[in-house]
Amino acid sequence: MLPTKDTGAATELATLPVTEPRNPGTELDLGWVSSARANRSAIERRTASLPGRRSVKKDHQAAWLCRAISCIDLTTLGGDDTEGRVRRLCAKARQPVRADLLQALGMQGLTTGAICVYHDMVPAAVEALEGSGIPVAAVSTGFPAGLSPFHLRLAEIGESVEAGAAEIDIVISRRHVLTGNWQALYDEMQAFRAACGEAHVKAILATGELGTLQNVAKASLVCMMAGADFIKTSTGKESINATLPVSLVMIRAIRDYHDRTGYRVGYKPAGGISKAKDALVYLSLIKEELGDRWLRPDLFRFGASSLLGDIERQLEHHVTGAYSASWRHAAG
Ligand SMILES: O=C[C@H](O)COP(=O)(O)O
Repeated sequence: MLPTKDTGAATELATLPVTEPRNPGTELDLGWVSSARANRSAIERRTASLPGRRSVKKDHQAAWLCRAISCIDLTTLGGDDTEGRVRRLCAKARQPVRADLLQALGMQGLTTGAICVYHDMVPAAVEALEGSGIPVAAVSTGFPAGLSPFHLRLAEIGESVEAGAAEIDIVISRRHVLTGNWQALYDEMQAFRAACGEAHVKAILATGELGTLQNVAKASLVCMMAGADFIKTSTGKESINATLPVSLVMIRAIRDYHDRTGYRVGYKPAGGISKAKDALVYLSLIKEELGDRWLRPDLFRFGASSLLGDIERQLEHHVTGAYSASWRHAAG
């Protein structure tokens, strides 16, 4: 559970320097992969208890909601995206909450963790965010299905990096997981990581298409062994996107990887997270399973297109006592 008193952890902003060494990956350890287990009933029991528990209130809740904002990859991934829409979203990333509310909360300078767009929108986003320090993430490698020719998937990464994307969200080939071809998954992920160069790489597992939680655990490990900086649940386009059981499995794989290698890999639940109260549940899960170090934008992100709007409504209510209509928070 999140602390009901704000110990300062929640209000500290995302401006701290990132000192975490990048995960260089390891050899593919098939013994480790085959030993990965996921007990669905135990996992579901654990996660079912989370939303009902007493949540943080008032000032502490506002502080944790601001923390959640600092960890949002504010996303637009529509076929109808335009540069104008991306510029509006970037303005929202720079100032995610009304200035008077931020001032009342003592949170001036708060920004989202990143902006996440398709490749074609990267130049507009980079330009709109210039000087802000907010990174642009590009979805890549034939997102969302990941079924374009392999050389084109690698070229796509290179072009997005060239255009200024500092983070690349790749999609894995689900068939490698479904057929248990861990070597192929490892090789693919390693090639994607190499193509990213200095840009950080998030591996989207598309967990809703992997069949079992055990497959999710194994795919998480293989992607980390191949050098993923983050593992991410979903594209937002699968019929099942981020869930708490899948999150628990991935978070525990991250913990296991850290215990064995000393490297911290980030976690990004994405798709369908649109309510402030759900964001708080995710933050508590991270805190309980991985600890405070992971509650910073260099190790935790929400992939979300509409979560910010609900958080802003809650913060407005906290400061003014009144709720605004949701249409007033259309961007994000
Ligand atoms: O990676 C981010 C997701 O595509 C966003 O999904 P969402 O629109 O359900 O929030």
